[in-house]
Amino acid sequence: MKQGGSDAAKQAAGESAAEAVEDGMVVGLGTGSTAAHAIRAIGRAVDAGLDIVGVPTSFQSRELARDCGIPLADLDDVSVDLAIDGADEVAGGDLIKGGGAAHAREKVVDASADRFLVVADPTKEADHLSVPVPVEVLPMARSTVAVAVAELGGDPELRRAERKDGPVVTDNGNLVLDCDFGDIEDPAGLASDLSTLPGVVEHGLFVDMADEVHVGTADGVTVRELST
Ligand SMILES: O=C[C@H](O)[C@H](O)[C@H](O)COP(=O)(O)O
Repeated sequence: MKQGGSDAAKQAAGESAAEAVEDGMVVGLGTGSTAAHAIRAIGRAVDAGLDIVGVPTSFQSRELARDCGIPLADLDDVSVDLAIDGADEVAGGDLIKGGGAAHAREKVVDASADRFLVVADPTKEADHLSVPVPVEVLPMARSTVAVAVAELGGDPELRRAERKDGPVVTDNGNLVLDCDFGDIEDPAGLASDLSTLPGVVEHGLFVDMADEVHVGTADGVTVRELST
């Protein structure tokens, strides 16, 4: 995964997207270090009187939002006006997400939003998607999915935990295969192929879902509007 961006660039992007949040909105709260800056900025606005409700996309974003005093709800009770989320790679309007293994819940929340803003630093931008695609799988299906991914031309690797022996276990109790497909020429086709594999809970290809990409640098932010 690309983790090279500066924190100042991530902060600029997160705070830029947070400016789109308006009184009365239901806001999807993304996961990761860039989305965290947006959550903190929204928290400061809530402190100052902004009346919004957040829908978290992970344990991490829920915990941070609670720390920031943002009232929370789930999708049984509200519908999302605006979602703000990070990405591991951005090529045109397509993304790879799931560096933090949160992509299944993120996709549900981001896809349900009226508007979806992506926040990123310049290291995430690319001409073609090419970082490994995180694929969340039912634990009992990890071997069958790995074989099927190889048949699709991918090289799957079980994601290992860093401060625990064994695999990363997602917020949903599943495992993650990071699947290297090299340069992805047809993201929509690959997304569709991965979605049909039995045992795949969700993959990290977000094709044509974003409405805007906010790319921060230490000197400012570029906002790219996408036609979806
Ligand atoms: O699972 C994690 C998410 O998809 C993150 O939004 C993505 O990994 C980007 O995270 P960061 O902003 O920390 O690079």
